[in-house]
Amino acid sequence: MSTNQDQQRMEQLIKELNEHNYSYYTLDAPTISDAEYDRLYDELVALEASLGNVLPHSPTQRVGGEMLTGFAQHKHLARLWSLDKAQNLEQLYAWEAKLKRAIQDYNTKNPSLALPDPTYVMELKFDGLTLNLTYERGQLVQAATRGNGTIGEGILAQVKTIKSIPLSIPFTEGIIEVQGEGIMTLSTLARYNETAEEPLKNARNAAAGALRNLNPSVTASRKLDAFIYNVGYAQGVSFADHRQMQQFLKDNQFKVNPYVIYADNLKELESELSALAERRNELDFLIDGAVIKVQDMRTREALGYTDKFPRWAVAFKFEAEEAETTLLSVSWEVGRTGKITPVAKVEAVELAGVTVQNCTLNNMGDIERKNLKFALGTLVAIRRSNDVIPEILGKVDEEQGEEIVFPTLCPACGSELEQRGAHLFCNNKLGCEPQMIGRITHFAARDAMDIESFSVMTAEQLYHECGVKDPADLYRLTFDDLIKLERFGEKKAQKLLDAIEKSKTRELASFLFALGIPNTGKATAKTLADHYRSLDAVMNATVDELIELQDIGLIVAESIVSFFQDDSIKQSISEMLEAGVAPQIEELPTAASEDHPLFGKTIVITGTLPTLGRDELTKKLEACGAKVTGSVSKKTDLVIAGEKAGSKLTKAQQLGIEIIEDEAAVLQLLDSQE
Ligand SMILES: NC(=O)c1ccc[n+]([C@@H]2O[C@H](COP(=O)([O-])OP(=O)(O)OC[C@H]3O[C@@H](n4cnc5c(N)ncnc54)[C@H](O)[C@@H]3O)[C@@H](O)[C@H]2O)c1
Ligand SMILES: [Zn+2]
Repeated sequence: MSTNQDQQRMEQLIKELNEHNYSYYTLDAPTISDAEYDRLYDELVALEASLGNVLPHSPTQRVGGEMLTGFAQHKHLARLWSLDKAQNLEQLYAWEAKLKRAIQDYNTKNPSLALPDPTYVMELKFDGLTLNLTYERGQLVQAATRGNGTIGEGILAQVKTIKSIPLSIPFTEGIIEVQGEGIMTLSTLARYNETAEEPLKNARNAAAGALRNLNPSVTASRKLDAFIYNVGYAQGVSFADHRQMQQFLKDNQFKVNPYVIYADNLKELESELSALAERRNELDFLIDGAVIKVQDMRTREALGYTDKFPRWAVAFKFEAEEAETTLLSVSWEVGRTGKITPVAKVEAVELAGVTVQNCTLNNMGDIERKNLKFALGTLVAIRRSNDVIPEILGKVDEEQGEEIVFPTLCPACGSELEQRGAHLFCNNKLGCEPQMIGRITHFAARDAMDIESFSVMTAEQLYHECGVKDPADLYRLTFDDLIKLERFGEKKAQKLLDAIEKSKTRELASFLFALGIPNTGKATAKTLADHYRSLDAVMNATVDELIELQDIGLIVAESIVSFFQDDSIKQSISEMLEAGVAPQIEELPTAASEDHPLFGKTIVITGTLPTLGRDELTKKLEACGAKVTGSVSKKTDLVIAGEKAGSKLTKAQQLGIEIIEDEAAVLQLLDSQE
């Protein structure tokens, strides 16, 4: 290539990579795999080196991406960095050679302060969202994303939903900032997806998206976790080496992952690295490699940082799990909401210890973008990145195959499809089998009506044999209907009937979620139930009213209103009510245990707590047998004070009443009931 072409390619790569950074860091919705990204990135690094020219807007010169508006900005007390990377042992040793040269240079210039030969520590490289936590005199006062390394997004309320992050720590001498990774475990993701409106494909994006959601209750619903691995800024404490820093983290009750390996040289780590690569799929969280760091802190300080990463650490990235196979067919599946998704069948192939036969293709746009429109019967590359289902990367060679034909009619019911964005939809809600079966299955799911032992298979059987086409039909089933079914004995039939009967008194929030209102997940259903406290009221809510509620925007509000205007929905609901379905307003459990420490206590809540809403907290306290009152008096046993607590707090202090200002402590107290 001529220099001119190189120059053009370089600019092209910068443009592309910056777009990918935006999708990945800002939107938490990458459109290419990490390995594809890394390939482009490496190409850019090589070009910049060969041209001896680095443009100022190059992604190689900066950390992270643009920040979202809506969050307060937090200036990190010490900068946060990206990591240099090695993809194989050769690159790892090349990194070490650089490191040793830098140490030598330093020692020549500072003979009296000579640095020791490097020894290493190896940790997991968690694939989640970087968190920077600020503790002031022992209290968690801020939590932020990495952002551009200097300034991040303040996400304190979101981070406080992570139960393993301490809200206060024993170290109270000064200000510290610690870094870790917010993650979603794979088992939590799987459980979440069982009933999710929109299943999440990848735990990294699920965690990042949840933490950067303006609504902390959405974050809470994802049940995130975090591993802490670094003290970035410390006042009043210092460490000689990594071991001491780790000990400090543990002493302060941070969740430190037990996988930490100390080694005198890289050779010792070689077998660890290959063992880890083998084992990575057994972990319950995503990692994309290991991080190797120099143990000695003085060496870290002396060597410092490039524009982008520390010179004393390197990420060892695992080899991609890729394979080649033949694309056999693409089928189009209809989801509960009518969305049509392409699913690719490939010739069975081993990939990272599992046999792969199905791959995702996401949507029509994805097929076009990957140049797969004419790929049937040809060889394609597939990869298991950190996603649940492997994806097709593209064709292996230029060979033309058969065309993947985009459907115009629903593959299930034959209705005309409608294109919305990159997706196709079947609008035949009441006559399209997979949609109906999907709706019934969703209705019965655990987080919805919780009809025990109900599965997709049950829904299919009932649909075909008993004419159950709508959730309301479930409430018409009789023992005689069920006993006729294959694999149904008396016991099983009765059990299902009992479970259906029991579902009649589910709480309103679960019932609303069960209905499958578009764009309305569990959290929104709960908001509706808590606010309106009756089904009728929710059904009659107007858009203007709804958008006043926390976290309900115009799209969701309109979805809700038009859902309840639909005659078939109204019909279905009225049939259910007639059959005895009576959604409950979350009542307080009648028998609170007298052993509970809060039983019989008179409590006042003042100010705002980070995640617990006042209504919610009141309910929880009352459920423990406490009485929640509005004003502080001598009869008050306890005051729970959040931010902006005013005169009530002062009064409580004057009267010497016990005060709790820490949400974690409140939660702990509530929890002591089990
Ligand atoms: N698919 C895409 O479109 C896309 C776009 C941009 C970036 N990416 C991916 O992100 C990578 C680069 O991003 P980056 O700069 O965010 O991350 P990085 O790979 O440079 O690693 C730095 C991060 O590693 C994390 N980390 C996890 N465990 C750690 C530990 N034990 N010690 C220290 N740090 C630890 C930290 O959060 C730190 O911020 C790329 O290589 C690519 O794989 C993908
Ligand atoms: Zn259809």
